[in-house]
Amino acid sequence: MFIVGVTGGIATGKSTLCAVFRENGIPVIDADAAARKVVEPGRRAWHRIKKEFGDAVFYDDGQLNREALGEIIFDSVEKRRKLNEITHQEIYGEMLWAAVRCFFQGKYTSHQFIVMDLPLLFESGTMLDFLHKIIVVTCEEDLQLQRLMERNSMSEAKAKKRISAQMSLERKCEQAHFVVENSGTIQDTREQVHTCAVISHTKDTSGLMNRIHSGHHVVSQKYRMRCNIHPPAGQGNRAHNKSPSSIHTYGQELKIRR
Ligand SMILES: CC(C)(COP(=O)(O)OP(=O)(O)OC[C@H]1O[C@@H](n2cnc3c(N)ncnc32)[C@H](O)[C@@H]1O)[C@@H](O)C(=O)NCCC(=O)NCCS
Ligand SMILES: Nc1ncnc2c1ncn2[C@@H]1O[C@H](COP(=O)(O)OP(=O)(O)OP(=O)(O)O)[C@@H](O)[C@H]1O
Repeated sequence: MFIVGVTGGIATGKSTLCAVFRENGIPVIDADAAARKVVEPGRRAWHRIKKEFGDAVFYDDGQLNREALGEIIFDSVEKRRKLNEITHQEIYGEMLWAAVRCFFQGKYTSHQFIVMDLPLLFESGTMLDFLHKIIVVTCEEDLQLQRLMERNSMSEAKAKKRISAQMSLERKCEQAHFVVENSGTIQDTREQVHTCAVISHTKDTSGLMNRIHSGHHVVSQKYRMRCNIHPPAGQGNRAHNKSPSSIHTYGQELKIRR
């Protein structure tokens, strides 16, 4: 079994993409869900948040007031760093246990891999060593802002703050094995997932392994024109140790330095 990481910017479409994997029977382990679990009343992170941020970020029944905590941490790099320090190890621990459970329950057997939805994969770096391949979901920046504002009923100023709390989409794309461009319809996005063979070869294990090892990529033409794709040299982890390869994009070939 191996793990494929899905990352991207806030509201670029990670959950939308992961829903496609789920529909195809591929287990998805979600960092945002794990993050909710580790702050349940009485958990270690819950106690530490109480100590660090006080009662103002909790409701009377002890549940975390996510909105109040969000206001604080997206306004201050230092507070955000503190919250990350409290929660991240717990979140990733929870996710790795979920992967172990998948393994022992044989849930991966027809696909050979599971997916992890990791919004802060590159910012945190913690999970890079566990990933076999990385998919970055991106979209046009104005669409990202608009989708975030609509989904969260959020003002433009707040949405911009959240976006700027993360690494730029461009830098994330530079470090991906696959880039899925989600500026079009959800159907366009689905097609890219199937093209990148992560799903279509799931039943044919050898095919999947070959495709994944040979590094076929999906990058939309629109995206390529906007962004210069040049993954960094090996960074000492499995996900980044890639051999020279090329990308086939809508009939064209794009050479990639690795
Ligand atoms: C601050 C909190 C309470 C706000 O909750 P809220 O319900 O408004 O947002 P939600 O949890 O659904 O997160 C939505 C998105 O915000 C972004 N985000 C969340 N936390 C952070 C962070 N610390 N830094 C940058 N972006 C973040 C991610 O893209 C995430 O997918 C919550 O995001 C949280 O507990 N964050 C710390 C844990 C964390 O880093 N989670 C991200 C996955 S590891
Ligand atoms: N191709 C698309 N067309 C139209 N709307 C979309 C598309 N993809 C995603 N959306 C919408 O944009 C919003 C953000 O998408 P989604 O929740 O999948 O992003 P995310 O990256 O998982 O967000 P987060 O970082 O907050 O977890 C949602 O309301 C979703 O329904």
